[in-house]
Amino acid sequence: MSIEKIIGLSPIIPVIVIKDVNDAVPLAKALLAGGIDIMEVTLRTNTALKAIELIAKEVPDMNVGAGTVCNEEDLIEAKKVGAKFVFSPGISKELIEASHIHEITLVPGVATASEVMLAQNNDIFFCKLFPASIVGGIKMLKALGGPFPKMRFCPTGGVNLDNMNEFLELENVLCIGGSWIVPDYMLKNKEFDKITQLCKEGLEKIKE
Ligand SMILES: O=C(O)C(=O)C[C@H](O)[C@H](O)COP(=O)(O)O
Repeated sequence: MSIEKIIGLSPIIPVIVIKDVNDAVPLAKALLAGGIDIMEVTLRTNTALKAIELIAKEVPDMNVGAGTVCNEEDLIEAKKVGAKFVFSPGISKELIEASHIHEITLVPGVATASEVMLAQNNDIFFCKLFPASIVGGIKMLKALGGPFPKMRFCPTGGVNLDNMNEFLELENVLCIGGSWIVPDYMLKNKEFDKITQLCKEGLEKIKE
């Protein structure tokens, strides 16, 4: 999936940790019902790859990608099971090259000016800012806008329902990422309706 397509999807990108693989399909459907058609399933659990595979097969309207992709091997595995794109908390030459070789869109994470330079010198103009709130949040994004006017960001890490609009108002922010939209306890209790509700509330709040 191209970067243009990813950018054109939801302004909120849910960052998901799936522990029980049985939650994968109902969760993808709950997000879709709430108006969110993209999800980043982090490779933090040993069920993540299976979860991506199930979602890719059974919920075709969901654009599922892998998160926490830290090296070439992660990227290959993610692509093999049907991830349409990969997100990484960081950036490296290895990952950039792997994304070219294996033909899958990479959204790397950056936290410094040098990392933004590595991205744009490799023709990547859309990055995660991670961990957004810790590396300077709004002020950091405004500061990066000076030397890097073409770079666009998806701030993630400490971005939530209460502060997301401050981020989304910035010219260089296209969307935000966050785990808050799928709270751990809701997933544990299989409260999929509540997750749908949270998605609707989030999207509604952006419109305000
Ligand atoms: O695992 C990855 O690939 C990451 O990039 C980290 C996640 O994006 C953040 O941990 C989400 O941050 P919170 O919304 O504050 O929970």
